[in-house]
Amino acid sequence: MGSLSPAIISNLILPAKTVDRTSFNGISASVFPCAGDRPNVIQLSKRSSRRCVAHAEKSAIDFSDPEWKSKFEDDFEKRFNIPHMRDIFPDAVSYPSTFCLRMRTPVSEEFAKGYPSDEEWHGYINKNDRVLLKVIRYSSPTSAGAECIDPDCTWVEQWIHRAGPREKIYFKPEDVKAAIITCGGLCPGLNDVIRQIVITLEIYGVKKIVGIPFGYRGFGKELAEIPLSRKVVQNVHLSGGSLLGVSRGGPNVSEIVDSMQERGINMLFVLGGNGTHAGANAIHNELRKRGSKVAVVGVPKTIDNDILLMDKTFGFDTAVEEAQRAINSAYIEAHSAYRGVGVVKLMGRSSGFIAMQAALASGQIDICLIPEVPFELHGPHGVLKHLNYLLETKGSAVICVAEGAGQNFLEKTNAKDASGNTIFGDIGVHIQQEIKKYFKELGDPADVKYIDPTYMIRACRANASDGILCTVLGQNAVHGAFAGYSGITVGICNTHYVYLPIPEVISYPRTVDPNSRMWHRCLTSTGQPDFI
Ligand SMILES: Nc1ncnc2c1ncn2[C@@H]1O[C@H](COP(=O)(O)OP(=O)(O)O)[C@@H](O)[C@H]1O
Ligand SMILES: O=P(O)(O)OC[C@H]1O[C@](O)(COP(=O)(O)O)[C@@H](O)[C@@H]1O
Ligand SMILES: [Mg+2]
Repeated sequence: MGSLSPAIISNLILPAKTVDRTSFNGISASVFPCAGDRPNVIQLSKRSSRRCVAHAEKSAIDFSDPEWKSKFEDDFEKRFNIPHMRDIFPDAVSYPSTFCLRMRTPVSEEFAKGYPSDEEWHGYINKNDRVLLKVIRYSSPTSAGAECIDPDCTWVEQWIHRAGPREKIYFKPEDVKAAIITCGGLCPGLNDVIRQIVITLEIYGVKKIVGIPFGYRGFGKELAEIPLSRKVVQNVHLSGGSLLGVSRGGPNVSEIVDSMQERGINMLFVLGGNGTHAGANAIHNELRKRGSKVAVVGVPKTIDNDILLMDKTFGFDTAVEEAQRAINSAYIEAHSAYRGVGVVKLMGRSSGFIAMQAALASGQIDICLIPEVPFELHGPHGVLKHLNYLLETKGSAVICVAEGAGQNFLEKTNAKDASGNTIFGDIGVHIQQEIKKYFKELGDPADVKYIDPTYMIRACRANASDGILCTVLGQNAVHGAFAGYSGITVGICNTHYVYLPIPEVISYPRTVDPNSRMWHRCLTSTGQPDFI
């Protein structure tokens, strides 16, 4: 069997042989994209019985082959192999790790007497250690949220690489010039990750550490590097933002790599989301093409939580926590007004994770609207009709809407930001206006208050759980680079820390699966019906 495409493996799903674009189990399908970590899927919509099933590339896996499962597992192993320096430099020399927690004296002193090491210390990860990607064994493809490979939902093992320090390293610390860069929008925890990368590099013995200012733009000629050390970063995590600054857009990959080579950078730590990681992978490939022994390691930063395969990305927990303040204010405003309606818009360009989790956490949301679940505002099943019911029965209501939801109601401008992301219209303002209009026309106006806390949330410092996540991710990024890996990113998967090849986590944005238990829990909590 040839190599399976990323679209099929790891995520997909259900009876390829029995599913077509128009029906599944007799339920007619309306074709719009849906579902968690699943591309090419069909959403089967039936009031109160919403299902998502896959429209996989049906011909790619031959389930009549008795060997399909082992072939699948082998193929998965290959896809999730993490690129190593030895792949292109078979003669690359390794050294005993300078990272050893039994050393009492700082290892950043000169290495004239050789590298300190302690063979008795069992703190290293073996390169063959693996973490299981999927941990639920579904007994039926109809189980809620089931992610199946074949029609019988057979148990298939999908193993990924465990992160952490290796016994052998592929860089001499005194030869390393490490650079850190933060790209895209702000996200709580950036400073925590920067800080931990610097601290861990110093523990290995690296002395040349710099920050590249304002994202990839900093590789342009006019911006100077920022020297970093433990002293510089010691307290940076006490405030939000990024010590280095962020930006969108910037030079092309070839110019970035030219600049890295001019500066002598041989380790690059890239903090950013999908776009940033696409850039990091392109930089990694370009460096390989040029035969450069450089490690490029990503740390996923996305407040929207839209990176594939990970339990969560840093900053997300903090965002959900901070969103509570906005929701609570909206609730109090709505509750204290005569026929009061609170509307809160939360981040999430293509993924409703923040809105969903914030709704769940607050217990104050009556209607949660996310990009993954289509809705109507008007009509017999529309949001406004339900809102009317809520005002009649409860006297007030609170709506939480993700920024990417309901874009079909807004005029498209085709405007893009410097990174090429579509600039969205403001769905919060639109909903506010439509509610006002609707109730005015009904002859019983509603008192609508709209809150958009986006930039207040993004600028926060990380909370405790994100602080821990950032710390571990930062450490693992450094361990990965020293171990000789490149073109990888770090993450948390089923509570364990892992390394993943970049292309696997950015092939499309991770979204909320409308058939997942979590979305069902959210619906249970809000009590909202389908709005179609
Ligand atoms: N496909 C791509 N290839 C190379 N660089 C990219 C790509 N997409 C975005 N970038 C660059 O990555 C940086 C961050 O991208 P952006 O989409 O703004 O944020 P995020 O990384 O959070 O998705 C920008 O400097 C942008 O120019
Ligand atoms: O106003 P900006 O800086 O362009 O950012 C807006 C975007 O930033 C985000 O918070 C996420 O940005 P990133 O993709 O860079 O992480 C989105 O939710 C939002 O659309
Ligand atoms: Mg992006």
